[in-house]
Amino acid sequence: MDWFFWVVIGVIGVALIAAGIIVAVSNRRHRELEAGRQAELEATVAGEDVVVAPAEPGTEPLAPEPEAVPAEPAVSEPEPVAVEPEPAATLEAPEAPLTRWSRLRRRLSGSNNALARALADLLSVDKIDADVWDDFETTLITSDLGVGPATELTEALRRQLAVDGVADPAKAREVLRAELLKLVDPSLDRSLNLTPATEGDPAVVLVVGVNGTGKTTTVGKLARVLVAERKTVVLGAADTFRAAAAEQLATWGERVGVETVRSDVDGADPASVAFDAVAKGVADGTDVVLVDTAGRLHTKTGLMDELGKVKRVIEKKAPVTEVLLVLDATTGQNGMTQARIFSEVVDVTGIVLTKLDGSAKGGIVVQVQRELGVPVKLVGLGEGVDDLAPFDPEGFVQGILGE
Ligand SMILES: Nc1nc2c(ncn2[C@@H]2O[C@H](COP(=O)(O)OP(=O)(O)OP(=O)(O)O)[C@@H](O)[C@H]2O)c(=O)[nH]1
Repeated sequence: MDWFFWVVIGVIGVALIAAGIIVAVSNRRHRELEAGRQAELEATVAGEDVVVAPAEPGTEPLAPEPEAVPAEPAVSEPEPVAVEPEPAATLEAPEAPLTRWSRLRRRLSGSNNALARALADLLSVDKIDADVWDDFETTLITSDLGVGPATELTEALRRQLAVDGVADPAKAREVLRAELLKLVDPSLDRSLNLTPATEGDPAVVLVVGVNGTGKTTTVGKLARVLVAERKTVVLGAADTFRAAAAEQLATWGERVGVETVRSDVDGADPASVAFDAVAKGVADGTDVVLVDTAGRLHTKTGLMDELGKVKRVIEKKAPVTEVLLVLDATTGQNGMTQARIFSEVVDVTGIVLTKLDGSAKGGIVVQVQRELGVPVKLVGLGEGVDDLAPFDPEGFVQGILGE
């Protein structure tokens, strides 16, 4: 039995050795895994986790470790779409007219303006002789002031400086400012006529001008001015020539909560749309109806027929109280030609000068008023929704002199 005892002891010994080896290997593997986890944790705390850090657009994460992706934030945060308010449901509150001009005045071309440059050139020479005065006058003419006003202004300045014997730049600037102001004429009534002939009727403003001058934009901006003054407004999209114009106008209206009367038919009769708009204004007891027109300059008779008919048909419902001619200040003498034609076709009562922000030729204000005998009432000084302001002569003169 001795041999049996030793076999049993041997088997138990081998089993114990094998178990010891297994435990040792398993402990080692466990320590390695622990060390790996610790390193990963430290890297994450130090902000080195490449999966968590925002990836450069268009580049793949360097080590996309699936288990290191943090918990889905989307689960606890609301969907962006769900919390966004409906834009169409929010009406805009337009800027009050009084604050517009002070904000927009600096957009006048200032020191780039031909008038400011002419004065600077004049004052930079040691001796002002006849040639210098000629140059001065020429620069004024190129600023779209018109020949008559340019000559008057040169003569006035020449006389004044001679009388005072002045070469003082500040004094010369003072004289130029005063003379320019006289030409711009602060005594003109620049308010819009929004008083209806019959009480209870709406005031009707007809907006005319060549395509692209900024008519539709002006009607939209003007609606905002009136809404800011707490007036009720209806828009008439009588520019039926360009299909997108009615859409553009309706968008302006929607933003300030104003209705637009338009036709669904392309090329519909503009007079009929204008009539419907004014009829709606009368029925609703609206304060002001603004009518946008097409004003194609195909032929003078064609234009006369079209605008004449629009006005006649409107007046079956309520008299037109204001006819605003929109002119693009950057078109210079072309704009003057358009102005002459329109004033022969329709009885213009006020001028809207658009794009003055992009023109170094503010002199057109003087020329157009003088030729048409009609005041500039509003100016456009940018493409922004509130970039239309009542015209202020003093501010305008200071602005174009770069003050
Ligand atoms: N910089 C500047 N751009 C303006 C101003 N007024 C209008 N515009 C721009 O001039 C362009 C033409 O404006 P519209 O209002 O479409 O011109 P429109 O006369 O109605 O043209 P039609 O609809 O084709 O008859 C648009 O891009 C306007 O944003 C302004 O005062 N300054």
